[in-house]
Formats: sequence, C-alpha cells, structure tokens
Amino acid sequence: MSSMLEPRGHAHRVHEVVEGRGSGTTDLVTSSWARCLKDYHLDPDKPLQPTVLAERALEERRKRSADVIDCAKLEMTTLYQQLGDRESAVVLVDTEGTILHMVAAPEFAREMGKVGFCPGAVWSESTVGTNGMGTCLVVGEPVAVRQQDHFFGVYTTLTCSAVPIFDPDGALVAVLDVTSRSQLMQQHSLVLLGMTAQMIENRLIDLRFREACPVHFHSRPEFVYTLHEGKLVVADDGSIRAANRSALFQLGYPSVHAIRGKKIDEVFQTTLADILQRSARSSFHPVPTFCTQRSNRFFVVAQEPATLSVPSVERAGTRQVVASLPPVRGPECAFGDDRILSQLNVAARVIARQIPVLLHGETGAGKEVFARALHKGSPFASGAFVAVNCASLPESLIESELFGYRAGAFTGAQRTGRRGKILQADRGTLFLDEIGDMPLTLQARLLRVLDERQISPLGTEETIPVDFQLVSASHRNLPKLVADGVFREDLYYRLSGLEVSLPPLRERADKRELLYRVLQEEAAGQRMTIDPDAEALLMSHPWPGNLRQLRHVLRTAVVLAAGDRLRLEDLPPALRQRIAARPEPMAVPPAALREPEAVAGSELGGDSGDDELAALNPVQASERAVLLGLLEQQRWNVSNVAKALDISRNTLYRRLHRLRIPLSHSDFPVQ
Ligand SMILES: Nc1ncnc2c1ncn2[C@@H]1O[C@H](COP(=O)(O)OP(=O)(O)OP(=O)(O)O)[C@@H](O)[C@H]1O
Repeated sequence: MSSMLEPRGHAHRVHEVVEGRGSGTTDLVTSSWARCLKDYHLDPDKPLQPTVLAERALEERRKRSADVIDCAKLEMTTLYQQLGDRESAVVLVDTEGTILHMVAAPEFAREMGKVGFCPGAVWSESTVGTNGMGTCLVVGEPVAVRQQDHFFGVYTTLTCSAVPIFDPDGALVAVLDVTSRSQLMQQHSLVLLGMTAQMIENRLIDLRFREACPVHFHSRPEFVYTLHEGKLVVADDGSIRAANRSALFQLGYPSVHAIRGKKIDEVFQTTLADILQRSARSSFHPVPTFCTQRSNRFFVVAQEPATLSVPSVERAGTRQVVASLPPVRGPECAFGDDRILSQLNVAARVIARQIPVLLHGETGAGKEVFARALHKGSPFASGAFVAVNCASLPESLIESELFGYRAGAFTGAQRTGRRGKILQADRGTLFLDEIGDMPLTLQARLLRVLDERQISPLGTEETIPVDFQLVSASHRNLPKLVADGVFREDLYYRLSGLEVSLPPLRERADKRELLYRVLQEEAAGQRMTIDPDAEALLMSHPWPGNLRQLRHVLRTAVVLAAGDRLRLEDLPPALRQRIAARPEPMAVPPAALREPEAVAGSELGGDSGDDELAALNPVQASERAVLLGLLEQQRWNVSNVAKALDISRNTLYRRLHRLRIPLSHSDFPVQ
C-alpha cells in the first residue's frame, strides 16, 4: 500500500509537529505522536508491523474476553452493514490491543492481512504507533485517526474511528474500531460506533446480571426500550447492582459506584415489588413514577429476571456446573443455546399477553421453527399455527390469502368464497414470514386488523371479530425499509412488541448438539457417528444458509455414507476445499441483520395460580427439568443449587414455586 505523503516526508512532519514547528493535527494526535517518540522510542522512519499472536495465544485472549465478544459479535455485523463500505473492517480489540473479532469482506480482509491487520494482531500504540485502536485504549475515549494522523507512514491509507467499551463496573474492557480506506466516513462512523458500543455495554449488563430484575426507564415513555433508555438491574432485595450510561446521566450519578448498592426506593419514590406489579398490570407499558431526589417524573417498566440463570460456559469457575447440567431442550427442536433459550423464554411470556413478536435472523436460521415452538408453548396452542410467506405470494394474492373473500367477490374467486389466513388463525397463531415484503397498501389493512381485532373479507361489508397471536419474521432490515419509505413505521412498531434475534448457526453455542440432532433426523433415527475430521469441518464451516443448508448437506451425506459412519469424503467437495485453510475473518452474508435486544417481557402464565403441571409451557418445562437435574445432583441442597446457579436462595425458591417443584421443607416460602 502506498502512503499519500512519501514515508520520509511523513516522518519529517511527525518530528516537526512534536517539536512544535508543524501544525495541522489535533491535540490528541500530537500528544500520541509525542508518546510514540518519547515514551515508546518509536522511529517514524522505521515502521513496525504489529505482532500477530499464534492461534493458541489468541484463543487464550478470546477466552478472557468471552462475554464481551459474545455481546459484541452481532452488533458488529449490524454496524458493518450500516456502514455499507466493503473497504472497511469492524474490529474488537482487548485491553492489550489484540484483535479478537473482525467483520470484513474477505477481499478487504486479505488485503489488510498484508499490513498485519487480522485477528490475533496486537495494535497497541506502543508497538505500531498512533492508530485508532491503540490510541483509544490509551486515552479511554472515542478517537478518530485520519490517514495522515498515523505515526507510521505505511498506515496512512487508512482511517480509523474507535470507541471504548466499559463493563458494568466502569472498567474499560475493549475497544470497537472501524478501519476504512475512505477518509470521509469518520464522523458518520463515530456516531454509529458510539451507539454500537452502548448496545454492547447494555448487553453486557444483561449478561452479567441475569439473575436480577431489569428496570427500564426514561423521562419520555416512547424512549423506554430504546437505546436511549436508562437501565438499572436490581437484586431481589431491591438493591441496585448496575446501571447503564443513560441511567447514570438521567438520575445524575457520576459513576456506577455512586449508585451501586442503593435501594431502588432511594432513587424512585416506589419499591421494586410495586414497579413489578404495576408493569405486569399495564402489559409492560411504562408506568409513571417520581424520582426521590429531584421530583422528576419517569416512566418505568420492571421485569422479572429473564432466564433461569444458567451460567455462561466461559464464566470463570462455572464450567463444571454447566457441564453437569442436563441439556436444555425446546419442545421439538434443539434450543441448547443459552441465548436462544432465554429469548424463547421472554418471547413466551410476551406472546402469552398477545403482544406481537418480531423475529430477525438470517435465512434458514430457524425463525419458523422458533415461531412454532412459541405457538406450542402459548395459551393458544390448541388453535392453528398458520404460516404465510409474504415474499412467495404475488402481491395481488396476498390480500385474498390473508383477508379471505366472499363468493363472487372478484373474477376468478372460488364460488364458495374463502376463509382468509387471519380467520384460520383465530384462537391460534398467525406467522407472517418475510413481512418486509408485504405491499404498502396491505400494510395499512393489517395495521387496522391488529388495532381493531376484526376483519372484513373482500367483497363484504361485514366485520368478523378475530383473536390471534402474531409472530412475524424478516431477514431484511425493517428499520431501513421504514427509512426508505417502503414499510410503514406505525406497523413496524405495532409488530415489534418484542424483537427477537436468532443468531446464525455459526454463532450458536449448541452447534454440535444441532449437528448431531439434524444428522439423527436425516438418518431416520439410525445412530450415526461422524469421523473427527468431518466433524471438525462441519463445525468450522460458516454456514451462510444456516440450519437449512446444514440439513441439506447432511441429507446427501447420509445417503453417500457407507453404513453408520459419516466420513470426510461424504461431504460436498465445496465444503472440503476449506480444509486446512486458516479460518477467514467472517464474511457477512448480504442478508444478515442486526440482532436487536429483546425489548419487552411479561410475567409467565405460571403465576396464575393454576397448579397443574400441564399448565407449564414447554420453556417452563425445560427450566423445570434443568432444576430437577441440578437438585438431584446436589442432593436437594437448596443453598448449593442456588450457589451453582449464581442466584439468591430467594430467587431459587420463587422459581421452584413457579415451576411447581415441591420441597419437603416446611418453610417453603411462597412469593
Ligand atoms: N432448532 C432446530 N433444530 C433442528 N432443525 C432446525 C432448527 N431450527 C431450524 N431447523 C431446520 O432448519 C430449516 C430451516 O428452518 P426455518 O424454516 O425455521 O428457517 P427460517 O429462518 O424461517 O428460514 P427463512 O428465512 O428461509 O424463512 C428447517 O429444515 C428446519 O427443520
């Protein structure tokens, strides 16, 4: 790569600026150049490339930052798509400057690899001089390092924007960076980067405090459940354990340490139990409350902890506990991935209150399977599950398909008329797949049906009341469609009572479990083994077509396999060609989408007072099985089980009660 100034000319300028004889840089860059010369003794005439760690050392560092990577991956993919620049890369670096994860187009990644910009490379300021990632780590605030701002001339074709990511303790844990060839994008990318960092930080709070109640608030109700909301996590006893940036800002606390440990009623003029109760009564619409300090009014929603706190595999000290947990399964499909299970859990509660659920996910990621699982576990499970693919129907047919028509309503109509899909889904679930493809004119009609809960088939004046649960799905970016004016904003908000993102197969924690499960299904129940090299290949493949593609590959492989053993040569040649190649940084399939957080939740129907085990939905049944397994293993010692799950005894007792697990103890507390 060539620099814009001759390398020597650039080096000369660096010296001049640091010695106070040159100008044209920001204070941030001048200070960084001074550090490079005086503290790190770097010579701008002798450019250095970053050290690239060996695979094992990189894995070690990834393990250390596993939860940050977990929270960042999907957001990084979204950011990459929002930037829409194939000559850019989005990277996450740890506190030492090591690139842990990178999202880039393969061609750009290859080219960047030549200057040592690849996973495992260490971009600290002290080794490669001024650069977005390394300099951001030093100053701890957002930085933009334009082309000529780099210390070494070899990097002056690049522009970096970087922002720090802080954990719930306020410690800097990573830096998110966009590096691009374009000089123009930095302002734009800094804004998007800042938002992405905030999303990652919010996710980190959720992940680290899953056993606590999330409390969402804002002074304006429409901002609750958005990136601007304040978020607190509150333990059973009402004490605040963490707060996001917006919460600190809105409540006027300088840092998380200033608010941590305070009781929620020291902050708001109410208790946790009261907010929980009022939130449930309002179907999780924000309820007003006042701040104790300033008599400001806020709108608040509190939720019960979203999941049974199955600890993350990576969390230190919990590995054994996880390994010993019985596998968590959904009703008819493998949902061993902790995140999916948690989403299923939240979505089950939401759908039970007839709040629409919107699923995102790449093609073949299992959106319909997830929707069916939701239906099966819902109060309308005895009704029909009616799926409509809005993309596969011609525009002219969607209307009659959805709304139905009376006999003779139009030329070609069936003589008997037709009951539309919406009516078929009465007391059941309507699944609108590829909702982004619904024509604008029909969007208005659908919105009316959702608002009025009644329908008028084509060619009739009559209105028929209808009661159904709605799940919609799209692999397209609906907010973008809204921005482009092809999707109604009001419908988008109506559909997205809860947004759930299904991770692509390559990112699922239960990938191996799924692999064997699909194999067993395709082998019609016959037990099959997979040779280690074939398994390694299947596990490392990026699967752009997700579970559907995996199923097709295994379907053919099972036919080709000799007996009950699946060998490498049974796999398609295109897959085998990847072998021995070092894994590429992830190339983003064009249709991949951002995975927004689950944004609403409500109490499970289990608290309704119905004591029948049959009343448990499949998600609760899975939770129940996990708990029973763990209780058994810990010889029914409640303290040990609570400790193993990293939740309080009270929380555990409440869960046991809700999941109808009786204890012999007479002091079984009931909440
Ligand atoms: N959890 C799962 N366990 C086993 N198989 C699954 C699971 N999820 C999805 N599949 C399989 O993957 C395939 C695609 O699933 P599904 O139709 O639900 O994906 P989708 O995301 O709705 O796809 P599209 O975006 O194309 O509509 C199906 O063959 C399904 O059986």
